[in-house]
Amino acid sequence: MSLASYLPSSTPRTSVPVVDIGGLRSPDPAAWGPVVSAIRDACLDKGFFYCVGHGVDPVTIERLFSVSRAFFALSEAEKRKVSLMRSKANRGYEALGAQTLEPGTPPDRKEGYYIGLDVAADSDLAERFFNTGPNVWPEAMPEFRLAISDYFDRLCALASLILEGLALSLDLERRFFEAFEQQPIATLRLLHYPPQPANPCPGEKGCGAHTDFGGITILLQDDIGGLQVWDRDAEQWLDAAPMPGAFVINLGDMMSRWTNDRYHSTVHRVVNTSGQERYSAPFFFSGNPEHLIECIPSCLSGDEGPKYAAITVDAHMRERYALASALVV
Ligand SMILES: O=C(O)CCC(=O)C(=O)O
Ligand SMILES: [Fe+2]
Repeated sequence: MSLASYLPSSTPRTSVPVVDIGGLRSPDPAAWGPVVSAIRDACLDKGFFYCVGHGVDPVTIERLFSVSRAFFALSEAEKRKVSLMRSKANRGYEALGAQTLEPGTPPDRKEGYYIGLDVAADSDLAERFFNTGPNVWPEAMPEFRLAISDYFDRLCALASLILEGLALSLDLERRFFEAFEQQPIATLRLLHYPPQPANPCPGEKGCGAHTDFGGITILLQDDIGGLQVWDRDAEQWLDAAPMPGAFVINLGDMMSRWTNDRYHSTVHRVVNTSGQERYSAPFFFSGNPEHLIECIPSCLSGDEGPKYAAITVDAHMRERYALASALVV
């Protein structure tokens, strides 16, 4: 069946839907159906959904927040010892205001820490591919490395399960994304948003409006709030309020490219006006750098042609990063 025959709901959603993905773990394919159609509905609409039934236990999540808070509480001098600027693979600490995700606005009011798949610096892969190389770790915090590595592995497994749901939602074989998942470019980014000052610069945000570049994003947010998703039908921002125990899943540009824009990579941003510190951790899964992103035939109807040329993951990621940095003013 062509995906074109699945129409987006005629009543656009005014909130981010909740999808319980637990059924995908059942050996009985009958249990997959409701999950798959809920994923499809969400992806045809904004490409955003809350994910519950994900199987990542609360202790693992709390440990992640705990080491993240402890890291950002270190002195600026200590944090700069693991600066991103020293890494060829985009790993380590990014200082407050170092990124501007929305062109023409003041720098984002957040600081971050980037972790990826650990690849030896002298390996051929690190030489050839984007964002590929060794992680860096704060020396004074051995528990940081343990907690983060454990969380990273669990999220790779969760990404794989969600990709299976996505494949089924596109009328593809469940393991369609298997080759894409191998040796992935995957980035876990710890984020800390200090409260916005009483008189912020005009347009200042925690994180400027943007779409994500990669395949899928699995976002963990604390209970402070501030994430907003653009509703292109109503032309207004929707709050994606924190939901205890749920991840927020969203599709990146690679997925809209892969599906000829049937599935959406939607603009979102963070505005932290709570007066409190906010912590979050987006995990960006972008897949194997050599994998080819090529229009999925079931996403074409009639004589429709692909809108985008086939491109490797590596080339797509380089292109999106270059575009984003060229736009930064
Ligand atoms: O912190 C958040 O809730 C979202 C961050 C985000 O959208 C990003 O880093 O791409
Ligand atoms: Fe994002």
